[in-house]
Amino acid sequence: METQISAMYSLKKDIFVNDSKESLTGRKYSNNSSESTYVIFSPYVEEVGVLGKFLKIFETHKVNLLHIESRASSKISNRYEFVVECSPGGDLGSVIAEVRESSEYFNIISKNYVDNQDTVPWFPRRIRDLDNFANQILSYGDELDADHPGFTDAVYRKRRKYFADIAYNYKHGQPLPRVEYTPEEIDTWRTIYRNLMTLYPTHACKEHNYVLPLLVQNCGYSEDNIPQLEDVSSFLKDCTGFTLRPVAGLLSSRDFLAGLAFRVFHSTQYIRHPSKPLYTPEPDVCHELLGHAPLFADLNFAQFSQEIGLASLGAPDEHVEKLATLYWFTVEYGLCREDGKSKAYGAGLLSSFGELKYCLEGKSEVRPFEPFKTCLQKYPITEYQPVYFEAESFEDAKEKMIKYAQTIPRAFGVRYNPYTQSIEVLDSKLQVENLIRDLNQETQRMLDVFKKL
Ligand SMILES: C[C@H](O)[C@H](O)[C@H]1CNc2nc(N)[nH]c(=O)c2N1
Ligand SMILES: N[C@@H](Cc1ccccc1)C(=O)O
Ligand SMILES: [Fe+2]
Repeated sequence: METQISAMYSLKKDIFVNDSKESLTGRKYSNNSSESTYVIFSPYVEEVGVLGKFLKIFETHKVNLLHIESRASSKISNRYEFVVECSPGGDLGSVIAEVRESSEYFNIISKNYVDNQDTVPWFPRRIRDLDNFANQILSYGDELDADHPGFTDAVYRKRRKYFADIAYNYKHGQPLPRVEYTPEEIDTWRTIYRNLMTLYPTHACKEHNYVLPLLVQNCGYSEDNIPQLEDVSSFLKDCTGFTLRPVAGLLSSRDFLAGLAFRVFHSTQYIRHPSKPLYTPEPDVCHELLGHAPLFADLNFAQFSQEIGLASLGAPDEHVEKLATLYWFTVEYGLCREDGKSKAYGAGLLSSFGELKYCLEGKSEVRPFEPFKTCLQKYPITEYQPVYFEAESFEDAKEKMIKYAQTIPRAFGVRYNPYTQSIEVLDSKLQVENLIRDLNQETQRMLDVFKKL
């Protein structure tokens, strides 16, 4: 047994746990902006034409500019700040030194942060920045590995390409393209749907069982219909603000987790190969819609997921890897305690008839969910899990996760602002003061409401 497990761990497909530098730069669909450096600064003196003077510095040192943006400073009142996106090349070091000297504050953000110790890794700030991920996928839709069940099936591969292209061209704000599934695809869905429905009452957690009938009523879930991502996305938006985005292939852990910070879930739209309906080694539409979707409608679970996402933004690589591991043992493969029994809430379990049965049969090891320990556990991607982690409740898992996240070293705090759908980087007193004032007002309003109830 032991040798078998270690063999599983060395599987080449540990693409999921792999956030290596190579995958960030060596990928096929990368574009130039992923190598950009962003310089953010607020000049000491704000006279007319000050931006021009600063831009001169870039020109002198032969640094090419891709994009310039001016905005209100959130750190100092009545001040502006500038964001300058620079392409690689030129003497950026000298630019940085000079700009820093005449700026009240100054930050460098780089996607190519690996050899840049004191820069913050780039992360999406606005929800539309997620459009950048489309050209940073680790494998495109029709590039199947040799051991994939659809590897030798030309028709299946062509179909995968069709789905990959939809996702590749998708932009934030567009409706999610509707797809007409073939009778064969619907057959695969039916097999999975029927089988899983027999297991859910006894094997799935109560939150999952609570939401599923709502999806039947509102989103066209049935054994004869593969629901459309657009319908599921609008339903989730009404419940918890979560939305779906189509994705063409696997994203790096860093990118995938960043989506969760915006309550955005990257979802595949193709269906698994018909030869192996009850377990597949990669996410597919059954996994997303039967496994993930129901739980994103749950408030505590949605918050828990977003918490992992927020913690990952700008975190060092080794910490992103640990967060990916925590995501794996909760959102994908988590068990929870319910009236003295174990139930499944992980989506990888709830979409695999084979593993859902297996995980509660007592043949595998179950340990309590303790983020500081769980984050170190190695895991196979393409086989049943040898060990599962059990939480006492979503609430409890969330509390533990927040405590864990606080230990990740990062010079700033982050917060998602749902009004502007953007991430606020909190590193000044003014920002926090404004937030506390908002909170104060909100507390007052809630107290007033409370008295009326
Ligand atoms: C965060 C963690 O690494 C997780 O396994 C991610 C990786 N990248 C992914 N990319 C896509 N498209 N879908 C997924 O479910 C995941 N899972
Ligand atoms: N094994 C899952 C799919 C999956 C693969 C890998 C990661 C997560 C989910 C299923 O059969 O439905
Ligand atoms: Fe998943």
